[in-house]
Amino acid sequence: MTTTVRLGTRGSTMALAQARHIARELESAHAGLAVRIVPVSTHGDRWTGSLATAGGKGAFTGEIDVLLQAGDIDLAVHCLKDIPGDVALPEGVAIAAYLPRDEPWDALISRDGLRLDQLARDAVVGTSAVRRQAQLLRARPDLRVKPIRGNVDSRIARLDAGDVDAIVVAACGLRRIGQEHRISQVLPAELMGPAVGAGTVVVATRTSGEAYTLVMALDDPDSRDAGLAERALLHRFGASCNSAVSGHAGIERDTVTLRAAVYAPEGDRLLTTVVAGDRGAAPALGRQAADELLALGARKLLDPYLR
Ligand SMILES: NCc1[nH]cc(CCC(=O)O)c1CC(=O)O
Repeated sequence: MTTTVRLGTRGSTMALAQARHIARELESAHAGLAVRIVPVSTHGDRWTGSLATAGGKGAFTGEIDVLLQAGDIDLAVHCLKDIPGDVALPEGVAIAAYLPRDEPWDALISRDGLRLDQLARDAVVGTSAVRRQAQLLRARPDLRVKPIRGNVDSRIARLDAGDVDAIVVAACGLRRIGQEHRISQVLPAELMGPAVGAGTVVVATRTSGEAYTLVMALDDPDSRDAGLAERALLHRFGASCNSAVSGHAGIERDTVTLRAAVYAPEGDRLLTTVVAGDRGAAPALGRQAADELLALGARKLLDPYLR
Protein backbone atom coordinates (compact mmCIF):
# COMPACT_ATOMS: atom_id res chain seq x y z
CA MET A 1 0.00 0.00 0.00
CA THR A 2 1.30 3.44 -0.88
CA THR A 3 0.85 6.46 1.38
CA THR A 4 1.21 9.84 -0.33
CA VAL A 5 2.22 12.98 1.57
CA ARG A 6 2.20 16.50 0.11
CA LEU A 7 5.34 18.57 0.62
CA GLY A 8 4.92 22.35 0.27
CA THR A 9 7.91 24.46 -0.71
CA ARG A 10 8.79 27.79 -2.22
CA GLY A 11 9.37 27.56 -5.94
CA SER A 12 12.95 28.87 -6.18
CA THR A 13 15.69 26.63 -7.55
CA MET A 14 17.22 26.32 -4.08
CA ALA A 15 13.92 25.54 -2.36
CA LEU A 16 13.03 22.92 -4.98
CA ALA A 17 16.46 21.29 -4.68
CA GLN A 18 15.98 21.05 -0.90
CA ALA A 19 12.47 19.68 -1.31
CA ARG A 20 13.61 16.99 -3.77
CA HIS A 21 16.41 16.01 -1.41
CA ILE A 22 13.97 15.59 1.47
CA ALA A 23 11.47 13.72 -0.69
CA ARG A 24 14.22 11.23 -1.64
CA GLU A 25 15.38 10.82 1.97
CA LEU A 26 11.83 10.18 3.18
CA GLU A 27 11.02 7.75 0.40
CA SER A 28 14.15 5.75 1.11
CA ALA A 29 13.53 5.79 4.89
CA HIS A 30 9.96 4.50 4.51
CA ALA A 31 9.04 1.78 2.01
CA GLY A 32 5.70 2.48 0.34
CA LEU A 33 5.84 6.24 0.93
CA ALA A 34 5.41 8.66 -1.97
CA VAL A 35 6.13 12.38 -1.55
CA ARG A 36 4.38 14.84 -3.88
CA ILE A 37 6.05 18.27 -4.16
CA VAL A 38 3.65 21.23 -4.12
CA PRO A 39 5.31 24.57 -5.05
CA VAL A 40 3.85 27.55 -3.17
CA SER A 41 4.42 31.17 -4.15
CA THR A 42 4.71 33.30 -1.01
CA HIS A 43 4.28 37.02 -0.53
CA GLY A 44 8.00 37.28 0.22
CA ASP A 45 8.85 35.68 -3.14
CA ARG A 46 6.61 38.03 -5.10
CA TRP A 47 7.76 41.15 -3.27
CA THR A 48 10.36 43.12 -5.20
CA GLY A 49 10.92 45.94 -2.70
CA SER A 50 13.27 45.99 0.23
CA LEU A 51 13.36 43.01 2.55
CA ALA A 52 12.80 45.30 5.52
CA THR A 53 9.35 46.14 4.13
CA ALA A 54 8.53 42.70 2.70
CA GLY A 55 5.30 42.47 4.66
CA GLY A 56 6.87 41.65 7.98
CA LYS A 57 9.00 38.89 9.30
CA GLY A 58 8.38 35.40 8.06
CA ALA A 59 7.13 36.55 4.67
CA PHE A 60 8.64 33.37 3.25
CA THR A 61 7.76 30.71 5.77
CA GLY A 62 4.59 31.89 7.50
CA GLU A 63 2.23 31.43 4.57
CA ILE A 64 3.42 27.87 3.98
CA ASP A 65 2.97 27.01 7.66
CA VAL A 66 -0.64 28.23 7.50
CA LEU A 67 -1.29 25.81 4.62
CA LEU A 68 0.23 23.11 6.78
CA GLN A 69 -1.98 24.00 9.70
CA ALA A 70 -5.05 24.01 7.44
CA GLY A 71 -4.23 20.53 6.10
CA ASP A 72 -3.61 21.67 2.49
CA ILE A 73 -0.12 20.18 2.66
CA ASP A 74 1.44 17.65 5.07
CA LEU A 75 5.08 18.78 5.20
CA ALA A 76 6.80 22.12 4.82
CA VAL A 77 10.51 22.48 4.09
CA HIS A 78 12.20 25.62 5.37
CA CYS A 79 15.67 27.02 5.76
CA LEU A 80 15.91 27.45 9.52
CA LYS A 81 17.50 30.82 8.79
CA ASP A 82 14.28 32.08 7.19
CA ILE A 83 12.09 31.39 10.23
CA PRO A 84 11.84 34.60 12.25
CA GLY A 85 13.04 34.72 15.83
CA ASP A 86 10.04 36.50 17.23
CA VAL A 87 7.22 34.46 15.68
CA ALA A 88 6.12 31.05 16.84
CA LEU A 89 4.97 28.41 14.35
CA PRO A 90 1.16 28.25 14.09
CA GLU A 91 -0.73 26.25 16.73
CA GLY A 92 -0.46 22.51 16.07
CA VAL A 93 2.59 22.87 13.78
CA ALA A 94 6.15 21.97 14.82
CA ILE A 95 9.57 21.21 13.41
CA ALA A 96 9.68 17.42 13.14
CA ALA A 97 13.24 17.20 11.81
CA TYR A 98 16.41 19.26 11.67
CA LEU A 99 18.45 17.85 8.79
CA PRO A 100 22.21 17.40 9.22
CA ARG A 101 23.70 20.84 8.89
CA ASP A 102 25.49 22.00 5.75
CA GLU A 103 28.25 24.60 6.00
CA PRO A 104 26.80 27.81 7.47
CA TRP A 105 29.40 30.20 5.99
CA ASP A 106 28.72 32.92 3.47
CA ALA A 107 30.61 33.14 0.20
CA LEU A 108 31.78 36.05 -1.91
CA ILE A 109 31.20 35.89 -5.63
CA SER A 110 33.04 38.63 -7.45
CA ARG A 111 33.79 39.54 -11.02
CA ASP A 112 37.28 38.19 -11.84
CA GLY A 113 37.22 35.91 -8.77
CA LEU A 114 38.71 38.51 -6.41
CA ARG A 115 38.76 37.90 -2.67
CA LEU A 116 37.27 40.45 -0.27
CA ASP A 117 40.67 42.04 0.42
CA GLN A 118 41.38 42.26 -3.33
CA LEU A 119 38.21 44.13 -4.34
CA ALA A 120 38.89 47.56 -5.81
CA ARG A 121 38.55 50.61 -3.58
CA ASP A 122 34.86 51.70 -3.47
CA ALA A 123 33.74 48.47 -5.18
CA VAL A 124 29.98 47.88 -5.05
CA VAL A 125 28.81 44.76 -3.20
CA GLY A 126 25.20 43.64 -3.54
CA THR A 127 23.38 42.43 -0.44
CA SER A 128 20.17 43.28 1.39
CA ALA A 129 21.16 41.63 4.64
CA VAL A 130 22.17 44.12 7.36
CA ARG A 131 24.29 41.39 8.96
CA ARG A 132 26.31 41.06 5.74
CA GLN A 133 26.44 44.81 5.16
CA ALA A 134 27.74 45.48 8.68
CA GLN A 135 30.50 42.89 8.42
CA LEU A 136 31.52 43.91 4.89
CA LEU A 137 31.91 47.52 6.02
CA ARG A 138 33.73 46.44 9.14
CA ALA A 139 36.35 44.64 7.03
CA ARG A 140 36.34 47.18 4.19
CA PRO A 141 34.87 50.59 5.18
CA ASP A 142 35.53 51.88 1.64
CA LEU A 143 33.09 49.44 -0.01
CA ARG A 144 29.67 50.53 -1.14
CA VAL A 145 26.78 48.22 -0.31
CA LYS A 146 23.88 48.09 -2.74
CA PRO A 147 20.64 46.38 -1.72
CA ILE A 148 19.73 43.52 -4.06
CA ARG A 149 17.00 41.04 -3.41
CA GLY A 150 15.55 37.96 -4.95
CA ASN A 151 16.60 34.35 -5.03
CA VAL A 152 20.22 33.31 -5.41
CA ASP A 153 19.94 32.79 -9.20
CA SER A 154 18.69 36.33 -9.76
CA ARG A 155 21.42 37.79 -7.55
CA ILE A 156 24.06 35.99 -9.62
CA ALA A 157 22.38 37.37 -12.74
CA ARG A 158 22.67 40.92 -11.33
CA LEU A 159 26.40 40.37 -10.82
CA ASP A 160 26.80 38.98 -14.34
CA ALA A 161 24.87 41.95 -15.73
CA GLY A 162 27.43 44.29 -14.14
CA ASP A 163 24.99 45.91 -11.65
CA VAL A 164 27.43 45.15 -8.82
CA ASP A 165 31.09 44.10 -8.50
CA ALA A 166 30.43 41.29 -6.02
CA ILE A 167 27.66 39.60 -4.03
CA VAL A 168 27.59 37.71 -0.74
CA VAL A 169 25.41 34.59 -0.65
CA ALA A 170 25.25 31.44 1.45
CA ALA A 171 27.88 28.89 0.38
CA CYS A 172 25.55 25.93 0.97
CA GLY A 173 22.81 27.63 -1.06
CA LEU A 174 25.23 27.76 -4.01
CA ARG A 175 26.13 24.10 -3.60
CA ARG A 176 22.47 23.11 -3.46
CA ILE A 177 21.82 24.72 -6.85
CA GLY A 178 25.07 23.45 -8.40
CA GLN A 179 26.69 26.91 -8.55
CA GLU A 180 29.58 26.35 -6.14
CA HIS A 181 32.06 26.86 -8.98
CA ARG A 182 31.09 30.54 -8.86
CA ILE A 183 32.51 31.00 -5.33
CA SER A 184 35.47 33.43 -5.22
CA GLN A 185 36.02 33.07 -1.47
CA VAL A 186 34.27 31.26 1.35
CA LEU A 187 34.20 33.93 4.06
CA PRO A 188 35.52 32.61 7.39
CA ALA A 189 33.56 33.22 10.61
CA GLU A 190 36.02 35.92 11.75
CA LEU A 191 35.20 37.90 8.61
CA MET A 192 31.51 37.06 8.29
CA GLY A 193 29.74 35.60 11.31
CA PRO A 194 26.97 33.41 9.90
CA ALA A 195 23.23 33.93 10.26
CA VAL A 196 21.45 32.11 13.04
CA GLY A 197 20.27 28.76 11.63
CA ALA A 198 22.32 29.10 8.42
CA GLY A 199 22.92 25.81 6.63
CA THR A 200 20.14 23.93 8.41
CA VAL A 201 17.08 22.75 6.53
CA VAL A 202 14.10 21.82 8.68
CA VAL A 203 10.86 20.00 8.01
CA ALA A 204 7.68 21.15 9.75
CA THR A 205 4.51 19.08 10.05
CA ARG A 206 1.30 19.07 12.06
CA THR A 207 2.03 17.61 15.49
CA SER A 208 -0.96 15.31 15.29
CA GLY A 209 -0.77 12.85 12.47
CA GLU A 210 1.31 10.45 10.54
CA ALA A 211 3.68 12.86 8.82
CA TYR A 212 5.25 13.97 12.11
CA THR A 213 6.38 10.43 12.94
CA LEU A 214 7.55 9.73 9.38
CA VAL A 215 9.67 12.88 9.28
CA MET A 216 11.20 12.36 12.74
CA ALA A 217 13.35 9.63 11.12
CA LEU A 218 15.36 12.42 9.42
CA ASP A 219 16.14 14.37 12.61
CA ASP A 220 19.81 15.02 13.41
CA PRO A 221 20.34 15.69 17.14
CA ASP A 222 23.50 17.80 16.64
CA SER A 223 21.74 19.96 14.11
CA ARG A 224 18.67 20.24 16.38
CA ASP A 225 20.63 21.29 19.48
CA ALA A 226 22.70 23.83 17.53
CA GLY A 227 19.51 25.16 15.96
CA LEU A 228 17.75 25.41 19.33
CA ALA A 229 20.64 27.39 20.86
CA GLU A 230 20.91 29.77 17.89
CA ARG A 231 17.16 30.30 17.57
CA ALA A 232 16.77 31.01 21.29
CA LEU A 233 19.34 33.79 20.87
CA LEU A 234 17.38 35.38 18.05
CA HIS A 235 14.09 34.88 19.87
CA ARG A 236 15.38 36.71 22.96
CA PHE A 237 16.24 39.69 20.77
CA GLY A 238 12.91 39.49 18.96
CA ALA A 239 15.04 39.65 15.83
CA SER A 240 14.54 38.29 12.32
CA CYS A 241 16.93 36.85 9.75
CA ASN A 242 17.42 40.41 8.56
CA SER A 243 18.87 41.68 11.83
CA ALA A 244 22.56 42.46 12.23
CA VAL A 245 23.06 39.41 14.44
CA SER A 246 25.30 36.41 13.89
CA GLY A 247 25.25 33.21 15.87
CA HIS A 248 26.87 29.85 15.44
CA ALA A 249 26.70 26.88 17.79
CA GLY A 250 29.27 24.11 17.59
CA ILE A 251 28.65 20.74 19.23
CA GLU A 252 31.39 18.59 20.66
CA ARG A 253 30.30 15.51 22.59
CA ASP A 254 27.89 16.87 25.23
CA THR A 255 28.90 20.50 25.01
CA VAL A 256 27.41 23.31 22.94
CA THR A 257 29.59 26.35 22.29
CA LEU A 258 27.68 29.36 20.97
CA ARG A 259 29.48 32.34 19.45
CA ALA A 260 27.26 35.35 18.89
CA ALA A 261 27.61 38.96 17.83
CA VAL A 262 25.50 42.04 17.20
CA TYR A 263 26.70 44.71 14.74
CA ALA A 264 25.99 48.34 14.06
CA PRO A 265 24.70 48.44 10.44
CA GLU A 266 27.61 50.66 9.33
CA GLY A 267 30.10 48.17 10.76
CA ASP A 268 31.68 50.65 13.15
CA ARG A 269 30.68 48.79 16.32
CA LEU A 270 30.19 45.22 17.36
CA LEU A 271 29.49 43.28 20.54
CA THR A 272 30.49 39.64 20.88
CA THR A 273 30.10 36.80 23.35
CA VAL A 274 30.94 33.10 23.63
CA VAL A 275 28.97 30.81 25.94
CA ALA A 276 29.31 27.06 26.46
CA GLY A 277 27.31 24.48 28.37
CA ASP A 278 25.53 21.17 28.35
CA ARG A 279 23.68 20.38 25.13
CA GLY A 280 20.58 19.47 27.13
CA ALA A 281 20.33 23.18 27.96
CA ALA A 282 20.81 24.49 24.40
CA PRO A 283 17.90 27.00 24.44
CA ALA A 284 19.04 28.36 27.83
CA LEU A 285 22.51 28.95 26.34
CA GLY A 286 21.00 30.95 23.51
CA ARG A 287 19.11 33.11 26.01
CA GLN A 288 22.25 33.51 28.11
CA ALA A 289 24.25 34.73 25.09
CA ALA A 290 21.48 37.20 24.22
CA ASP A 291 21.31 38.48 27.79
CA GLU A 292 25.07 39.00 27.84
CA LEU A 293 24.90 40.96 24.58
CA LEU A 294 21.91 42.98 25.84
CA ALA A 295 23.85 43.81 29.02
CA LEU A 296 26.64 45.12 26.76
CA GLY A 297 24.17 47.42 24.97
CA ALA A 298 22.94 45.30 22.05
CA ARG A 299 19.45 46.83 22.09
CA LYS A 300 20.92 50.12 21.00
CA LEU A 301 22.56 48.53 17.94
CA LEU A 302 19.51 46.42 17.03
CA ASP A 303 16.88 49.14 17.23
CA PRO A 304 17.28 51.92 14.65
CA TYR A 305 15.17 54.23 16.82
CA LEU A 306 17.68 53.94 19.67
CA ARG A 307 20.83 54.50 17.61
N1 LIG B 1 17.45 34.45 2.75
C1 LIG B 1 17.49 33.45 1.71
C2 LIG B 1 18.21 32.23 2.17
N2 LIG B 1 17.72 31.46 3.15
C3 LIG B 1 18.61 30.45 3.37
C4 LIG B 1 19.66 30.60 2.49
C5 LIG B 1 20.83 29.74 2.41
C6 LIG B 1 20.61 28.31 2.77
C7 LIG B 1 20.65 28.00 4.22
O1 LIG B 1 21.23 28.73 5.04
O2 LIG B 1 20.09 26.92 4.58
C8 LIG B 1 19.41 31.73 1.69
C9 LIG B 1 20.25 32.27 0.62
C10 LIG B 1 21.27 33.27 1.05
O3 LIG B 1 21.19 33.80 2.17
O4 LIG B 1 22.20 33.57 0.28
